[in-house]
Amino acid sequence: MARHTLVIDQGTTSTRSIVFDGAVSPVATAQQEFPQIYPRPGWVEHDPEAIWDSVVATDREALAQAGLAARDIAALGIANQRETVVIWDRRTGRAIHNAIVWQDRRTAGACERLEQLGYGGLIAARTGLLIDPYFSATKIAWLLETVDGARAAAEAGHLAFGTIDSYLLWRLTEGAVHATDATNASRTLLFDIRRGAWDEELLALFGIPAALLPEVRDTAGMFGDTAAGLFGGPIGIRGIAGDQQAALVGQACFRPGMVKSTYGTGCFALLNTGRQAIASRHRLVTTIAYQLDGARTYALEGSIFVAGAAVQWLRDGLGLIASAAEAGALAAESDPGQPVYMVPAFVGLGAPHWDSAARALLTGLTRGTTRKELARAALECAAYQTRDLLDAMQADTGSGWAGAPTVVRVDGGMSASDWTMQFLADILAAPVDRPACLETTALGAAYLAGMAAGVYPDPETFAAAWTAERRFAPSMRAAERAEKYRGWQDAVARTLLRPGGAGG
Ligand SMILES: Nc1ncnc2c1ncn2[C@@H]1O[C@H](COP(=O)(O)OP(=O)(O)O)[C@@H](O)[C@H]1O
Ligand SMILES: O=P(O)(O)OC[C@H](O)CO
Repeated sequence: MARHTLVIDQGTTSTRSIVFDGAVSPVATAQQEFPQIYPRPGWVEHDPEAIWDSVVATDREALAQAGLAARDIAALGIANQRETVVIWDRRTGRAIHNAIVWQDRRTAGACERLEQLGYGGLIAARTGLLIDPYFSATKIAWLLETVDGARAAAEAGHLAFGTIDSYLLWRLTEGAVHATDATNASRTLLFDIRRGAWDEELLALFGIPAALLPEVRDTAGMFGDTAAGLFGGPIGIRGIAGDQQAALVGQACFRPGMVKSTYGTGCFALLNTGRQAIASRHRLVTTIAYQLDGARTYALEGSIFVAGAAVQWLRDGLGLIASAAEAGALAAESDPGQPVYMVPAFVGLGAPHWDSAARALLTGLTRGTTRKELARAALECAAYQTRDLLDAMQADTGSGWAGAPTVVRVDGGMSASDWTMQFLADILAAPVDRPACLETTALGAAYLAGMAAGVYPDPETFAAAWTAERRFAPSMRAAERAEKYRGWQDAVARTLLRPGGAGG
């Protein structure tokens, strides 16, 4: 009996395909980057064909590396960059425009107008989200308004909208299935996360015809079979989740109060809140963590747009370091007497500030400042931003809540930096656990698909097998922690253009 699973981890900058064995361990990995398209400042697009080509190529390569055929694969899982919008023509399968990526800020004006018209409350109550260009709805509206003939074709039922998962599912099944899962739907600004259904009133508000939308399914379950010609035989698609939710699953954060924080280009911290969709009073978002057998588990999420990207800027923008890994060694040699801060608002600030017009700031520079202090500031700002998020989570859940987070499980490229993870534990005053398997996003998608196919164990057994490679315990004195964090808050206050912030 087939016991392996195949995962597509379709991220913002690259696509990875990974084969997992029957023990949920990765055995083969293929990765391909694809072009980032920046038509104007603040705009970010992807070519859906380039994404599709990278998916097919890496799937085939991973299968070949593992020496497996389609019949050896029990299930395929998809984890994807979220919020990114594709609209395609059902008749031809071709996208009507490049995908508009989650980072794209072109709809900031539209968001500002909705905010001023007072729709923030309605949108938060239904979707758990705030009005920000980050989410899908205003991007869909922009495409319908801008691409010639799009609105008429959408109203006639000729067009389909999807986040990347949905687009890939359509392509993998050669147009047989137009569906998504509840986690991806919960990022669109169009989905009522408590009822688990598309919201008619919001569709009307954004001017989006219901005929565009995919059917919303459980996170683990039957999504259809890949077309037989693609991989030499059909493979059942059994799991789909947004990549941050997939990482929550891969980190086995199944109980309320468990939190994971992923440090890639950006940083996304998710706190499992169980069956309760907690409305944030501190500008976090409420989102669906996963939906199994129709039952929804919720999370509070803090989304930060720049974490590892600050290190990339030191490397590629300033040429101060040769590799991302060098930053930690430099930080360790920096002068502790120089309080240099970086507020990495390169594309505005996400949670909990949501100030899309703010721009990055370096504070505390003197003639004595060297690249060592700058490297330290770039790493430290990921930790300070996480503290902002966790403080907001704690304030939202209240000290009496049984599930108050006590340990943070980390993953993503930047979590490889021991220096940064130690500083994170110090600033959070909480232990930070780094798992043995750092491919948590793919692991989560593999687990969901394999569980649905009946080849992987139940969640309790999977959670019991989760192991930390290393625990970072806080060791900084309380007074030093408080002083450093005050310095950060001061630097943020200087960066914000709209303190208390309106979205958009
Ligand atoms: N040793 C390291 N120290 C600090 N940052 C790192 C290190 N290794 C990788 N990074 C950062 O991690 C990011 C890549 O992580 P990854 O999880 O692959 O991101 P994504 O999925 O968003 O593309 C880059 O921004 C890089 O600067
Ligand atoms: O593709 P990543 O890993 O940068 O994740 C992007 C997030 O899903 C955006 O919400």
